Amino acid sequence: MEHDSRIQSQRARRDSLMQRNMLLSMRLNHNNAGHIPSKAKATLRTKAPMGKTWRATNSPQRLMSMKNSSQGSGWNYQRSTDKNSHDTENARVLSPHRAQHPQIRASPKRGIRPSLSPIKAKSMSLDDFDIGKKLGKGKFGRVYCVRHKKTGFICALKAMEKSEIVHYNVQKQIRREVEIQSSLNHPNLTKLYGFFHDEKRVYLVMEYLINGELYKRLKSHGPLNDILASFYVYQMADALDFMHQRNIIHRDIKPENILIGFNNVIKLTDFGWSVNNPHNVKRKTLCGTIDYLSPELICSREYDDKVDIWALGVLTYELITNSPPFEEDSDALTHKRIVKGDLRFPESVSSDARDLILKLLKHKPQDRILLKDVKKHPWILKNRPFW
Ligand SMILES: Nc1ncnc2c1ncn2[C@@H]1O[C@H](COP(=O)(O)OP(=O)(O)OP(=O)(O)O)[C@@H](O)[C@H]1O
Repeated sequence: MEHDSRIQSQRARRDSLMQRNMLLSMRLNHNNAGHIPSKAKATLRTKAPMGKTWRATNSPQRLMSMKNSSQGSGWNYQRSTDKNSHDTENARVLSPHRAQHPQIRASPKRGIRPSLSPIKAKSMSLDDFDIGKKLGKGKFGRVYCVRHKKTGFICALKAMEKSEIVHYNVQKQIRREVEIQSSLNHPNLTKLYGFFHDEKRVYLVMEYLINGELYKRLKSHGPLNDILASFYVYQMADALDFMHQRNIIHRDIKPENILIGFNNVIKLTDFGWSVNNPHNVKRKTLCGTIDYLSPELICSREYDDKVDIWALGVLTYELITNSPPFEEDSDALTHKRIVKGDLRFPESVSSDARDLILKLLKHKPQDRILLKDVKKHPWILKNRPFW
């Protein structure tokens, strides 16, 4: 219990910047701090939000037009025609069977191409699932392990309260999460099979990852040895390479957003801050998590997909030492160390791991190692036979 609450308070420090800004902007705009969840309040008390305030432009009605977002785009969803389904107004969900039929559905050249052709697209409602144990709680709802009654397929169901989504003005993020996550098919990216909604909630039907969050594993078991860490880094490099080739930047890599499945297969999740950048324009939105921010993000310079490569460097360091490299008591000190490139290694870090981290954490984005070269780095190649 005590262990869990310690993890929770450590996590709060690492909330994504836009989550913090979102909460602050809500407080300023609505003068309504009473509605801020206690965990978020703690974050606001201890941490001054930085950078631009995130402003949501979506109206509450827009949330429900999320269901129309794919219309005319070639997305192969079906509208629910089940008149007996009382709790589902509208459902368009990809069949979980798609998991067994991997298809690459995004164009490397032109970003997301939402010409999805699921093997079996079908309407769904909550009635289609047996609800199992609660897997966790997020900002806007809960995640359950569920079983699709008809097929026996086990998946994770994220149930988000519509009132919370509207209250926090995060329609845009949820919509982006749905669009990007369902368009990507890679063994190290958590699959989103589809979504539906009823009067009160929006439900995301996702691939179930049996061993939960990498962050919790690190906090309960301590740092990873080089064999396991290199396996994880390889998988993340491959997933990011896949996303970047499709012009998608994740922008919030951290152990909290990585889930562990069978045989130490890990999957990146939480695409709420991802962006599809088909014309490779430089981005300016400040987002990410304090410890994982690159110098160009901190200095509010334009940036590109190299911010994910920096974050992979921070992740590699955290996996083998159990702390991010620039962690300090205050955000200002952390920022200072990031910008100065003040990187220190404990004795325990092997020279090969050190070499890779130094190549990932290059100050200038263009000097950072390419993801394809990460996969061939000596640290990876030496450990690979033991995976
Ligand atoms: N696909 C999944 N398979 C297994 N467990 C999951 C899955 N998705 C989420 N979980 C568990 O549920 C918890 C809550 O997930 P959720 O994504 O709602 O919260 P979160 O990570 O705080 O994200 P957000 O910041 O978007 O609310 C996670 O910490 C994880 O343990």
